Amino acid sequence: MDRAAVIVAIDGPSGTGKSSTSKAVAAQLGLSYLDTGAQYRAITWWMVTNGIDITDPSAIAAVAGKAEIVSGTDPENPTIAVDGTDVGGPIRTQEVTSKVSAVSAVPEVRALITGLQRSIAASAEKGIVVEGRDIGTTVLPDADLKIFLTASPEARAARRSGELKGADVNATREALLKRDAADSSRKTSPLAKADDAVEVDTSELTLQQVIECVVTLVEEKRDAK
Ligand SMILES: Nc1ncnc2c1ncn2[C@@H]1O[C@H](COP(=O)(O)OP(=O)(O)OP(=O)(O)O)[C@@H](O)[C@H]1O
Ligand SMILES: Nc1ccn([C@H]2C[C@H](O)[C@@H](COP(=O)(O)O)O2)c(=O)n1
Repeated sequence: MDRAAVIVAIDGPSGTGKSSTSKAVAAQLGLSYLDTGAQYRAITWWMVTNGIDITDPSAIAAVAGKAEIVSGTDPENPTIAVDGTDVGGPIRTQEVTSKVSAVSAVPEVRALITGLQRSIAASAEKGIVVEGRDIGTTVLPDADLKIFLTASPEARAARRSGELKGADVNATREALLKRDAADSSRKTSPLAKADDAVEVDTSELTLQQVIECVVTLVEEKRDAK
């Protein structure tokens, strides 16, 4: 018997494990996967590449519709392209990371990307795990399951510094907190936990434990549908 499609929203601050957890859960359960942070990074990359003044929200708003962003939703091989160019590497540079909060705070950018996210979720036949900052609150408020991942700034900085090989942990921690503060304080659709989200503090959990916890929660929801 075919199982009903299940929609899972996973939100939380930077470095809490959203991408690693979401990809693994989607792969294990045969669901699609959408990294919405990659979409905001892709439009930021386009703005930078096209010389748009990212300190000017009206300049960003005026051209936001020109970038064609395409997300591949296979959890084993998620992809992101802008105007036909694979930008999976370039969107992870320090320059894009430092500018993405400003670009993603512009309401016109959020309206365009939110529309894209909803249409991708609606066309996922078996269901989808969508990760970001405002998925449970704004993009998919009717999601079957909402998870809000947290972790201490120290745990998150240690994880990121490990990834960035030799990066200073204190500087990494400050950069993470600065981006969280910008993402949480913007007017339109800030980073926030939905009232009906399950909060999971991952500070003391291994990635495998977090994955198992979320898989169990999804299976319970799916069985109840
Ligand atoms: N529970 C965990 N224990 C240890 N390391 C973890 C855990 N969860 C994730 N990690 C590691 O932490 C790093 C950040 O994880 P990930 O990219 O999934 O976080 P994120 O919330 O998606 O971050 P961002 O929002 O900045 O993209 C990765 O190197 C990942 O392997
Ligand atoms: N739903 C989302 C997802 C991401 N953003 C913005 C804010 C983040 O700092 C940035 C990059 O996300 P990451 O790749 O670190 O997950 O994108 C957002 O505003 N809303």
